[in-house]
Amino acid sequence: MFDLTPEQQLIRNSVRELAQGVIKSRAAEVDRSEEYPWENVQLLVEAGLMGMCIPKKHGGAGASYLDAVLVVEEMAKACGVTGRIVVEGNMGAIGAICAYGSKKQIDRVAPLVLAGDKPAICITEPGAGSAATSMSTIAVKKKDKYILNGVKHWITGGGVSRVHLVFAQVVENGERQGIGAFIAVRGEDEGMRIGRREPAMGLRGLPETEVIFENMEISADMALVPPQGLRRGFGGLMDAYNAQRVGAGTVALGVAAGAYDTAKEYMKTREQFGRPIAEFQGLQWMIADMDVALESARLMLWRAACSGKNGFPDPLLAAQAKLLASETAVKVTNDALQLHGAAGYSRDLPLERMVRDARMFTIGGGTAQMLRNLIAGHALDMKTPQTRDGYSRLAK
Ligand SMILES: CC(C)(COP(=O)(O)OP(=O)(O)OC[C@H]1O[C@@H](n2cnc3c(N)ncnc32)[C@H](O)[C@@H]1OP(=O)(O)O)[C@@H](O)C(=O)NCCC(=O)NCCSC(=O)CCS(=O)O
Ligand SMILES: Cc1cc2nc3c(=O)[nH]c(=O)nc-3n(C[C@H](O)[C@H](O)[C@H](O)COP(=O)(O)OP(=O)(O)OC[C@H]3O[C@@H](n4cnc5c(N)ncnc54)[C@H](O)[C@@H]3O)c2cc1C
Repeated sequence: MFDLTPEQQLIRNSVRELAQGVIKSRAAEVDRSEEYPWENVQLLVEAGLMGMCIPKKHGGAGASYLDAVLVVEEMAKACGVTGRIVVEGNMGAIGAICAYGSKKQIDRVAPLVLAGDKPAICITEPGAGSAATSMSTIAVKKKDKYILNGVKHWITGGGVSRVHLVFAQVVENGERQGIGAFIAVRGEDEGMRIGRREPAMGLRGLPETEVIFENMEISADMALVPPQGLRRGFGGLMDAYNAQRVGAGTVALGVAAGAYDTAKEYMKTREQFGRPIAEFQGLQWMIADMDVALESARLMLWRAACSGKNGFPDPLLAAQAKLLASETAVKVTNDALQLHGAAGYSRDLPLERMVRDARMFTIGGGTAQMLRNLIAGHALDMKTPQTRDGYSRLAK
């Protein structure tokens, strides 16, 4: 079903070499120090992997999401943090800006990303996580500016990212228009403050922080409105976000595939009862199940990456793929640790890090439950409103 082109095989092989070399050698230290891996970012820039999906006319390589997914998996096998940087350097915010943005917007953002900036996407708020459309961050239009106020949290890259795509309720002439997004650059736009850093379980080289907007003035020409207009602004922005769902699922896959590879090697060398533990059938069957689960997740992610219209993955296929990949990653990393016995539980080996790194993907980017809600809606061919009065409103 998926024959990679010779170019794609080349991308995969060259990225594998980089990832299995210096990137892998730094992964434990990135986790231990909890510092953003700027040296890795420099290598990504030199290899043309930041902004590879930016169209050629804007300085990128015009690569497809499948190309990016191949890169993300290889990076995440070695270092989940670096895998996530490739995702945000190509999908999510930058994808939305390249698709819906004006020349002025793209010209402002693309050079930053190509030079190594990982944009931050600012959707979640303390009171609006899964219920993202209930966000209270507000952008009030005043002449040729919007004034933004609100608090976002769990923003990946808070304090290291320069480009921010901030989702907000738009108010014009005193009336709510819908949800739009605003391009803000840390260091250029005043009124943005980085708040508390979360003491996160995994992927510790990436800061997850609050980002606070206090009367931040954004020029009206930095408002990003999908072609459907503000009334359908959120849906249009989510269309673009589906690419990042595929990317996040691929990081989960990569982390799990890295744990799986590590476990296979270990089983051949670790001996108990006078023979390599790889000879025990119970463990062989674990390996077989891990193998099938990873391959299934990979196929669904590749299919989702190639799907869709308007250049973005299909929402259903993206949700299905991320759900499968994230839950597979939780199980496979745990099983890989189990196959190492106590050695897997030690911080000397990468297994415990991989278990921690895989854990976020059933939460970030839409929880497994919210993805199931979306999938169920498609399966049943009906709306699945989540508010208490949702179905009675539909009935009216
Ligand atoms: C969508 C939800 C926020 C639920 O909200 P609502 O019940 O209020 O909204 P809906 O009526 O379901 O949807 C509103 C509107 O948006 C369209 N929509 C929804 N999901 C998608 C999608 N995936 N792709 C395209 N369009 C979508 C929907 O059709 C409606 O359109 P119309 O207005 O009717 O035309 C909730 O289900 C949800 O998704 N919550 C999760 C929020 C989320 O994913 N947050 C991610 C934050 S960023 C992050 O976590 C980064 C981590 S990472 O690893 O990268
Ligand atoms: C590591 C990490 C990185 C992140 N990066 C970003 C980022 O860069 N930008 C950003 O905007 N956000 C980011 N997030 C936030 C992420 O998108 C949210 O955590 C996620 O959308 C869930 O919101 P919540 O944490 O508030 O959980 P809640 O919405 O409070 O959910 C709590 C529990 O209730 C369940 N639940 C809620 N509603 C329903 C329902 N209707 N049906 C069934 N179950 C339901 C959830 O599935 C979950 O199990 C990140 C999160 C993590 C962990």
